[in-house]
Amino acid sequence: MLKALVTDVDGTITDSRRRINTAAVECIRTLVDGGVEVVIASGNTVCFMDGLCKMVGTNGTIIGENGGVYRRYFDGTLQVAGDQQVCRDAFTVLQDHFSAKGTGLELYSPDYRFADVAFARNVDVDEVRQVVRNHGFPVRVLDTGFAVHLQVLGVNKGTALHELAGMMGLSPAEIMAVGDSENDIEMIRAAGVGVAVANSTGTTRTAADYVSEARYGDGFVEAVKKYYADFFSR
Ligand SMILES: O=C(O)COP(=O)(O)O
Ligand SMILES: [Mg+2]
Repeated sequence: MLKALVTDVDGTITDSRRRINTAAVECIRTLVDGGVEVVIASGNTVCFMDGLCKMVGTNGTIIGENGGVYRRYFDGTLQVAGDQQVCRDAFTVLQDHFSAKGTGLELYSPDYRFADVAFARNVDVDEVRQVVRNHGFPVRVLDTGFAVHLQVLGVNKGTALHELAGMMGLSPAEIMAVGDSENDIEMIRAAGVGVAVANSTGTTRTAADYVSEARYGDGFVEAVKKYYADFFSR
């Protein structure tokens, strides 16, 4: 029996251009109105996610910054995992590396992040990984398809899901997780039912129990409908 749903945002309840899928919003509201807690889990910032939760209609339980922050309810205490300074140090080295080649790196919402560093995908991510590795930073480079993120090793949406499940009084086995990208792999593995939408990258698909036939938000709706009875068989 499933008691909660954790969903990624970009690429999972949106289209490829980040426009929200309205059927996915309706689907989330149906779950919420039926008493299922829906957790929004993203690489995005807390303030972005607060607005999203308000307008979609969830209770504000979130995983943000790829697991770097998490919180139960809107008024819960924000938990910050990881070490943003290490990510910032790695970013400084990357900035020097790419500016020597004439390419600037564009930070995404640096003033609103507590745990990770995010920047635009205008550079080769494999090269980013190599530079980080060569300097020995304990940092993971994540390509979400929408941004590149630097996150300290051992912190991810899966670790945050374990923590939140404890706060919710649930076992991860009672949770369904849906995602599309490499930043979702750990939470898809941690959940009782892990779903990858059809547009997911290869490693994310491999981690999933179910891969939807439809892409993006339509795939999210398809997957929730497939497991609908498991949510409401209480
Ligand atoms: O912030 C990103 O880069 C992508 O966010 P997501 O985790 O909601 O897909
Ligand atoms: Mg995504």
